[in-house]
Amino acid sequence: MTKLRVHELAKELGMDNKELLDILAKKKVEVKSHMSTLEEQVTDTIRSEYAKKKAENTEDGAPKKKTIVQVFRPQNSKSGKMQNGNRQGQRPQNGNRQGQRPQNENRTAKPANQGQNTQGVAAAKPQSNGVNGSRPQNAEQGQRRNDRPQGGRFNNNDRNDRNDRGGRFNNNDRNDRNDRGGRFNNNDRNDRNDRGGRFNNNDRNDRNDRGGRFNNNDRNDRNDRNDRGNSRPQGRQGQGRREDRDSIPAPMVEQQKTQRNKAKDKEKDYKKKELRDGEFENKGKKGKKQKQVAEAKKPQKPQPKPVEVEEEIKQITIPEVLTIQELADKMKIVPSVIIKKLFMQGKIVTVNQEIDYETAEEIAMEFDVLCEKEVVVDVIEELLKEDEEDEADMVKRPPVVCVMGHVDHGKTSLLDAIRHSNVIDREAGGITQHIGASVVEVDGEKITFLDTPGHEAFTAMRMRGASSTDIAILVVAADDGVMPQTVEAINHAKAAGIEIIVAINKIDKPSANVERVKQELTEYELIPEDWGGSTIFVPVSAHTKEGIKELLEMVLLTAEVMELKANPNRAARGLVIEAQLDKGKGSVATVLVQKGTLHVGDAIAAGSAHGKVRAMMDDKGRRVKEAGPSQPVEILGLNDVPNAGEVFVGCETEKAARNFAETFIAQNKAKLLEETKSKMSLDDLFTQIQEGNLKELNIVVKADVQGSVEAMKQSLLKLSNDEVVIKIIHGGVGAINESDVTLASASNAIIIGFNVRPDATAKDIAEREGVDLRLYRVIYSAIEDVEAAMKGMLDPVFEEKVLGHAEVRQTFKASGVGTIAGSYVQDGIFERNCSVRLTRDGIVIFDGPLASLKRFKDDVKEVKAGYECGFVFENYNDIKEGDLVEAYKMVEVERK
Ligand SMILES: Nc1nc2c(ncn2[C@@H]2O[C@H](COP(=O)(O)OP(=O)(O)OP(=O)(O)O)[C@@H](O)[C@H]2O)c(=O)[nH]1
Repeated sequence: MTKLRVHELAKELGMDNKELLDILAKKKVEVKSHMSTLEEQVTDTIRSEYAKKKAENTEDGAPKKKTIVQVFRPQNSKSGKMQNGNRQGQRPQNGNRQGQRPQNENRTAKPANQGQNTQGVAAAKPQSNGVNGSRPQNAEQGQRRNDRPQGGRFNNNDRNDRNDRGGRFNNNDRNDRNDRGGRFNNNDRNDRNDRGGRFNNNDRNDRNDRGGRFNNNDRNDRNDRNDRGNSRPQGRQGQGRREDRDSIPAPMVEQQKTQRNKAKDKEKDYKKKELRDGEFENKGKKGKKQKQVAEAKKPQKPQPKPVEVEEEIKQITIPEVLTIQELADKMKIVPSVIIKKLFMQGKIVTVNQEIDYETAEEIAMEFDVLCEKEVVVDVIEELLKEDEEDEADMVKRPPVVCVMGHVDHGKTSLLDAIRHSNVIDREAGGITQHIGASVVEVDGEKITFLDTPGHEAFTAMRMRGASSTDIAILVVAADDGVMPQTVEAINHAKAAGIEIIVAINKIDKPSANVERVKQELTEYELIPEDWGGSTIFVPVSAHTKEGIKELLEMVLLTAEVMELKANPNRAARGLVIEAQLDKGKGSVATVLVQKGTLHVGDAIAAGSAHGKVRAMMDDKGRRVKEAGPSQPVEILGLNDVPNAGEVFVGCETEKAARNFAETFIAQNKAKLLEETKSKMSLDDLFTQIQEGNLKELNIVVKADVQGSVEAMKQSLLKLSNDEVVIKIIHGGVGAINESDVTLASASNAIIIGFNVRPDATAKDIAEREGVDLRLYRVIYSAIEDVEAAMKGMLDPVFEEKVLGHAEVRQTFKASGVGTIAGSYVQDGIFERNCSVRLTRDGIVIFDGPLASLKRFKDDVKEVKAGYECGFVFENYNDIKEGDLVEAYKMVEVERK
């Protein structure tokens, strides 16, 4: 055993160095300072004496306080060196604060005797406490404890209570240490725990023991020590609780502190535990451990974060179209990772490349991220949303009817016959081009007719959301039967859920075959009633007016069955049927009121246009003050030309109308951007690449009325094929102006004007910029021209054109040139850059370019039939006399 120093012994005995120095002085033991070493004999004597004194002291309890307070602080500092911050902090407290500690470190420890740990701790603590500063406390109880045999205690650890321990401590002197030694030898883990306790509190005296212990413990002890940290308190608590509570005021300070820090401590302890478990597994070396623990504390907080974040990005919400950068941002990764991944898959993308949802989803899946499509709220749809109306407010309204059918089957004539008016004469080219509406009265009941133009293009016109018509009259010429546009009309009507009434027209014609038409229509599920079906068929003649009345009656009957109703007493709402810009009147819009009543002076909004109804005219051109459900009226007062098919809504104030229009404009802009974006999608790009050189024909359409713009757009878009895609980059009403031309110029587009002319500036710019500007009065011509233009754009079709034939008569070899075939041109002509086909016995042995064509020594442009010449074939020298040479070239031929 090593000799103890004064301060070590003082500590062990729980007294001041000075106190011990005094004692030593009294005993005439010469020591210079608290660092002086003491003979074992002296230490033993003092120990035994002090123990006795302590025992006596505990009776009056007075010295305790002082001792404890003094002892604790040095302990703290010491333990601080040996342990990690937290533990240090706690340990010392433990000594005093037993009561609280347990809470922090180990709740299970509260009961005095708790399983093994407690036992172990009990066994160990006492020592440590005995040796260390806790002693005083123990000493307090010591009397009781003292009675108990230590050995017994150790052997029967479980039951030993704190008193025992305390006793032990009190009695402990060196033997104690010996005991400990023995204990340690016998104890395994628990001992280590105990040791830990000791270490924390120990001063040098313990080092002997510790030495042994350390040797044994080595690295493993680290963990144990940590455990010790936990277990010790248990023991201590047990030990100290009563003692402290009873007698020591000082710990109260600590207690308060502890309470304040309770939460923190708890947290720290848990963290520490976690860390320790993880860390110590990997760490073996003593020196590093403390650092590691300390370091581990820092990263501990951020540690759980990344885990959470990962979970968060497991699902992302992305829009329909986004860039690689945006996707990467959403996925919280750097875009280069995505780019790399796609590159590995053979796809070359850039950060700003836009991809569609599906592609983005595929990419995200590769990174184990789930995608969800962003729900795009259609603000306009939301604005236009309406609640169900009360049935009680509804009154009967006239049916809205449209006339559909194949070209020239007599739609206009029929409508004309119905209206008793002659519309047909007013139309350029004899084709219905405008959408209008009219109201006819039959037996006191009204029917509203929408003029649906017969041309295919017009059938594609769509209304926003709501269907404009209730009943469709399908006109089929009795002499012509079902034609492509008849089928298209049927499909349109069916898709819109419109009732179909078939009007078999031209029955006055001798070639009329009503039954054939009926028969043909059965294929499209239009079965006449007399054949057991449910479709009304009315044979009519627009010319003779035969069947017109029946047709109208059938319309009314169908309408009655449909129970068409609307509430006239509410703000008006309906559809824009047609709109145009009039020089004198400004924006003129034909609207169909569907619900409510529209009055002059009402504020309305229709798409991008808004305003106050200045004046209203009915279908006969009469001024009206109001228009109820199913009534078409022409209105003046809008600030802009709305699109045909747009919903118009009556607003309470002009401001509300303006807001509506502004919202519409804003959304449309966004939509346009989105559309433009999506066209540049990755998906598209790949398709384009796959398809080869995909070409786009950009077109700007300007027309006199919105309906024609729409018609033109639809017709032109249909011309798109695999090789050329038609893109209507702009469509509008009015004269072709400067901005149309600049737009066309910038996007390499052609301008098609329908019933409009360019203004002077536009004309100049178009000429200067070389913009192709075409003006038409008939839609057909425009479409024909575009078709032709498209043919010009299409890749030319090449055909082989045989130029002539020659026979090889002789061959020559020329160095640096190869074999020259001296030939005779039998027919046609041989041109310098033509291709040749060399045949021998009917088998083609060479097919390729003619490298050189010579007459004697000179290169010539061509050699005609009847002349001799020399051929050199490119990279081919196996030429024999008698071989036949065919000259040909590929020429571009016009597409059919
Ligand atoms: N004999 C006879 N001819 C008719 C009848 N109805 C129309 N036609 C003729 O058929 C041709 C086409 O009539 P339209 O009314 O212009 O036909 P549409 O379907 O409106 O034609 P688009 O406007 O071009 O779609 C005209 O020459 C009419 O005179 C009819 O009942 N009997």
